[in-house]
Order: sequence, then structure tokens, then C-alpha cells
Amino acid sequence: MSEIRSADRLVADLVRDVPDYPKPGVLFKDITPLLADPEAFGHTVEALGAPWRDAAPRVDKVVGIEARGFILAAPVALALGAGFVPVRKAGKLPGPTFARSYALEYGQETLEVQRDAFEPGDRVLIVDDVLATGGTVEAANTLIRDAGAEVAGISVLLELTFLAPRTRTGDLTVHSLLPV
Ligand SMILES: O=P(O)(O)OC[C@H]1O[C@H](OP(=O)(O)OP(=O)(O)O)[C@H](O)[C@@H]1O
Ligand SMILES: Nc1ncnc2[nH]cnc12
Repeated sequence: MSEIRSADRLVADLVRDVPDYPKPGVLFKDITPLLADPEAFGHTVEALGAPWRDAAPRVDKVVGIEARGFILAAPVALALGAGFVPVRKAGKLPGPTFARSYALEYGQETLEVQRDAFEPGDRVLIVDDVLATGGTVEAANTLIRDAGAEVAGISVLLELTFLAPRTRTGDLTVHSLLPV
């Protein structure tokens, strides 16, 4: 097995399935064992950023979605030499914001971004841990456009393909490290 494939296997083995969390019927993908392993965490950050390293035009900003998305998106931003922009749950960002409400696999939420988070025309990479129904990423995409920037694409660690999230991502390029 190549070095790259064995690193992917290490990452996959450190995602823990938790049945019926946070609601009956949901198989929760717990990434905390992966985050606690520096080799697996480092490989994940490297692999999430790799498809965008030589992108033309370049990625100017990386958006992380509260809360688990922050953990992955911030180091990806640094690795790409891009700025980091937080998209947060409602009521956490000071100053004027754009807001979007949406449904996700196990609930309802509202996300916000600061109105001045981007330069006009910034190209933005969205990074998150899990792409499930795609509702979260769809809301983030809309917010980024509301704020005058353009979404270059999406990198996620896990894609729950049985929930068909790509029906919500339109023609955006999506890289998922572990489609399950
Ligand atoms: O594709 P979807 O069905 O929209 O679900 C994916 C989202 O669900 C989780 O976030 P959650 O809102 O649970 O927040 P957390 O990161 O604070 O745990 C996950 O981190 C993704 O952002
Ligand atoms: N099944 C799942 N596991 C972890 N995070 C999620 N976010 C949405 N669905 C999820």
C-alpha cells in the first residue's frame, strides 16, 4: 500500500461511528479520535488543502463553519497562505452580518457572516468536517455570495453520499477525503 493510501486508512480508522446521536436514527461521525492523533490530523489538513494549492486564480480566503469546521479550516488557511473567515451560528459575530437559516441532518440552524469579511471578488474555499444533507454548505455558499465573494469550491473530510449532498452544491467543485 502506498504512503498516501495508508495515511487515508489511518484517518478513516480514527473516525468513530456513534449510533443514535444526537437523535435516534442518526449515525454520528465522531472525528475527535482523529483530531487527537497528530499524524492523522496533519494528513487531513494537508489533504483538504492539496487540490487548491496551485489553483488559478488562487484561493484568497478559507471559510470555516462553526464549530467543527473551524478546527480543520484554520490550519488549511495557513497551509494555503490564505485568510481565515468564520461563518458562525447566530448571535456570535459583532457588527453587521448576513444571516441564513437552513435544515441539517438532525436539526435547524442559522448561520451568519460579517458583511465586511471579504474583499470584492475574493475567491473562497469552504472547509468542513462532514457533508451530510448539504444544507450547511448551501447556506454558507449563499452567505459568501451575499457578502460579495465567489466560492471556488468545497473541501470536506467526510461525505455521507447516501444523503445525496451534491444535489445542494450545484456546479461547485467538491473534494471529499472519505466518501462513505
Ligand atoms: O450537511 P448537513 O446536513 O448540513 O450537516 C453538516 C454539518 O453538521 C455538522 O455541524 P453542526 O451544526 O452539528 O455543528 P457543530 O460543528 O457545532 O457540531 C457538521 O460539522 C457540518 O457543518
Ligand atoms: N451523521 C453526522 N455525523 C457527524 N456530523 C454530522 N453533521 C450532520 N450529520 C452528521
